[in-house]
Amino acid sequence: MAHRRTRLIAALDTLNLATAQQWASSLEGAVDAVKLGLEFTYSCGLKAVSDISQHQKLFLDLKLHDIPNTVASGLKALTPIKPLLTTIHASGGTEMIQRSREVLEEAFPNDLERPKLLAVTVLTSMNTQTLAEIGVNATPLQQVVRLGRLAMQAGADGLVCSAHEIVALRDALGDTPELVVPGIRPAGSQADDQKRIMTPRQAAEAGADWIVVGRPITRAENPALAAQNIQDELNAR
Ligand SMILES: O=C(O)c1cc(=O)[nH]c(=O)n1[C@@H]1O[C@H](COP(=O)(O)O)[C@@H](O)[C@H]1O
Repeated sequence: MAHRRTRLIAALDTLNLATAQQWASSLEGAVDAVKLGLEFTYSCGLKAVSDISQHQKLFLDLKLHDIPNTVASGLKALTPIKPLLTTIHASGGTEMIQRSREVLEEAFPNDLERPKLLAVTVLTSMNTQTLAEIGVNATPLQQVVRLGRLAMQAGADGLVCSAHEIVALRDALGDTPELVVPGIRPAGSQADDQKRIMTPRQAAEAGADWIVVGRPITRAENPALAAQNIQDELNAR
């Protein structure tokens, strides 16, 4: 496995504007990007998202999943925020992903400025049982590789997956997909609602481009120190 630098994204999951601003400023320099998702965006609005992105690289994680026209239009509305990374659900299918890519290409003629389109494969809170509940009779590994292949063929730049699937995705799809990996838990921290977890170091060794860490950082007494400890773990390998 080629040695790649694995970068750290802190998920700033809160409904509270002041809390997110405080985390964002205290984490400047300690993380490579911040992620704002459904709870912050619905609660505080896109202007607040945009303000935080003035100071930090932004992963705007809204996991769009709807008919192709609605997802493409929704993404178009988000383009003024110019995130570095943004998410749709791979299970929306080929046309939804193709239309998403097209809309981003139209909005960003300079490809270097175009937000990278990430397709979420199987949520890290799911396992074989919860996939069966929704009628998917496959293991998470099988389903991630299946959706990952579909999404990359349709025009995604990368995939969101758990660390357990990185090696299989690299075998199937090579180095091209940008692999963004949540479900990360430093040794000794609680899993919460995550089911497919690994430590920062294990995810880095498997070949993650980015790891996404929320509560192990934001719940810490000193979030910047928690982030720095994770960076040290990533750099120590
Ligand atoms: O797209 C994501 O970022 C994502 C996908 C996934 O499969 N699992 C997952 O946990 N996430 C996000 O990653 C973050 C993980 O947070 P913690 O479990 O607190 O580390 C949350 O903001 C989730 O929304």
